[in-house]
Amino acid sequence: MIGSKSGDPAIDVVDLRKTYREGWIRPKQQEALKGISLRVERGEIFGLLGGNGAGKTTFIKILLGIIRRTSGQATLLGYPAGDKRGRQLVGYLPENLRVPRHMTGLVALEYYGNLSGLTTSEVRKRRGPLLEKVGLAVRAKDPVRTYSKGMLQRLGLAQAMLHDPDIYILDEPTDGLDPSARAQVRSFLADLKQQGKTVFLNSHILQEVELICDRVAILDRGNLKQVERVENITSGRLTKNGSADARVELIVTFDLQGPPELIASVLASTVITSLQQFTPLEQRVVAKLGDQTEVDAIVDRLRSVGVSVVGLSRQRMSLEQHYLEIVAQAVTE
Ligand SMILES: Nc1ncnc2c1ncn2[C@@H]1O[C@H](COP(=O)(O)OP(=O)(O)OP(=O)(O)O)[C@@H](O)[C@H]1O
Repeated sequence: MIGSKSGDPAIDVVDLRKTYREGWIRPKQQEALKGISLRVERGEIFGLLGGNGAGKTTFIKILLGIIRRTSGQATLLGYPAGDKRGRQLVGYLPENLRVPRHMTGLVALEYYGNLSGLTTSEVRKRRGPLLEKVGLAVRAKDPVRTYSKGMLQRLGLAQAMLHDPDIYILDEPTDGLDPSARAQVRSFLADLKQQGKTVFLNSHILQEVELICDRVAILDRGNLKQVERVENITSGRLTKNGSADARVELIVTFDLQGPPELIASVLASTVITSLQQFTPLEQRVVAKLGDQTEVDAIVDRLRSVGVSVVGLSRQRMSLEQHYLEIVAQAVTE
């Protein structure tokens, strides 16, 4: 029988498809997920990235049983997606939490806590420290209608944490938060990871994802384009298509001293995977290279014609740069 065992992955999805149908007479079909397979291990902080309409919210809603999949399999902590037992182990922050506006922050937490199966007295014991943690304690007695967007988001995070779930599913967790609150959220998430919890989040703020997540998946118009460790992306140790014999991409900046025409002629005659820019005034070349042999070849050629290599540095690739490249590739495919 399917059930949650500690060895089960946090999320396991195989060939997941979702087609929305709109209208009765001539139904219009929208394929939101086109066969996604993805596994998230327990204890990971995992980011799902993708542009507007990529299918991120659809994916989350299927996992939580809010909507039905068209085909494929999806389990959450070993339970089929939507199963009540799995759902109780999830802390969910929806994209737009709709809190009844007349409630105060304190009452709203009772309401959400009761929905998660906690008694009112359990909620009352837990909510004080949580409201402190999210920085909402001073406004806890005010009605929610007087809250700013960031305060609502803080309340949303508190309700997701209330029942001490095993997995957190967070749709844009730092949306609407000011820079110090964002830093606080990053530190909560790091604490959760320390406690062995799993965090699965959606975000458009890639600088933040880069700081928070262990691995990311890139979705593009319903297709899964890549699943990779953030560290591999940012250190440039990325292997294309994940295959073992794939070339490693390095982005290298050369600071040179010599006549610009000479430098230009060397660059023109050297095999470079992709020359990103040559700034004659600064005598700086930024190139994307296949491996160290290509770096050595360029240095040798430059040195042989009397150009000095005064600086050589390997650039980190930002997650944002990488994401934009993957999405741009997908458009041309
Ligand atoms: N209820 C619905 N009926 C019909 N189509 C829908 C419905 N919900 C979503 N879609 C479509 O499915 C696709 C995926 O939408 P989804 O909301 O999952 O994207 P998303 O990645 O979360 O986008 P965003 O970043 O803009 O929130 C889009 O083309 C969207 O128009």
